[in-house]
Amino acid sequence: MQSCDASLLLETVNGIKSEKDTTRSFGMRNFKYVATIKRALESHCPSTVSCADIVALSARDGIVMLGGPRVELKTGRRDSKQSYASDVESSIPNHNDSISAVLSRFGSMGLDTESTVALLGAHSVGRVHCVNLVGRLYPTVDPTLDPEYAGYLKARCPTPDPDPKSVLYSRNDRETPMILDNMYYKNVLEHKGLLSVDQQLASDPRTAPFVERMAGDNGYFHQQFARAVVVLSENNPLTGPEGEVRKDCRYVNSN
Ligand code: HEM
Ligand SMILES: [Ca+2]
Repeated sequence: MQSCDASLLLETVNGIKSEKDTTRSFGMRNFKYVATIKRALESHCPSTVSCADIVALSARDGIVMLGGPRVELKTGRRDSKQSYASDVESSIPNHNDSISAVLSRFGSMGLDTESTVALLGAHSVGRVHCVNLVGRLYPTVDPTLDPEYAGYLKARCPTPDPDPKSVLYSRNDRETPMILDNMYYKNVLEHKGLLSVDQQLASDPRTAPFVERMAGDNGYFHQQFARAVVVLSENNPLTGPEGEVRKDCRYVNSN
């Protein structure tokens, strides 16, 4: 599968739907910052830094800004000349996927179980929109969810069928929502995991031992997270003469 090639950033053109415009890419936002970075790069050093490297290095810097580890990443990724909308559904894990499906998808990218557990720790920051949550709240509350926490989530998401475009959401981690720390693992052990995949991580015998160790040791979590991000960032990129360096991350070059 193609990856790390900035195909996600392309717009729908001539009626050919892009990845970004699929329903599964819902929640992806703030592409305007990529455009700002690209404009600055093109004005100083044209056609040199790919959009794929911008995404990878932005992730690296975002991790540091959120209090996570410093990860050294390679550069030299090139940009795809097309978007692969149909791959999104088949390749990107869904909120209600089984943990087995998730482990096998990450496994196919060279990410072992420990790395996969560490990457999901990214759910220690950010938000989940109600549309991805209500399945665990209505018509009945998922019994694996802490009842008091379920009450809080129902207050955040009061209807079983929220408008998918509405801004109703819950924080992934109520205590340290803007810090990339091991709070996620403490939450899932207390049955306060938001997505069903989060909760399964704490109970599955393959993943639970790592969850417990990460919950108890933020340094170990950061070390495993850093190791996993390197693998993820090098998954099947375009290199050398492949692809191109886009001038505008939203469109393939015209020549
Ligand atoms: C098992 C695999 C995963 C599933 C099923 C999954 C699913 C989701 C879902 C459904 C949301 C909420 C989107 C919304 O409602 O707006 C979300 C948010 C998020 N995910 Fe994941 N995710 C997975 C793995 C990852 C990984 C590997 C990372 C990064 C290393 C990650 C980072 C994030 C972040 C940072 C947010 C918050 C985004 C925001 O605030 O808008 N997730 N995830
Ligand atoms: Ca946190």
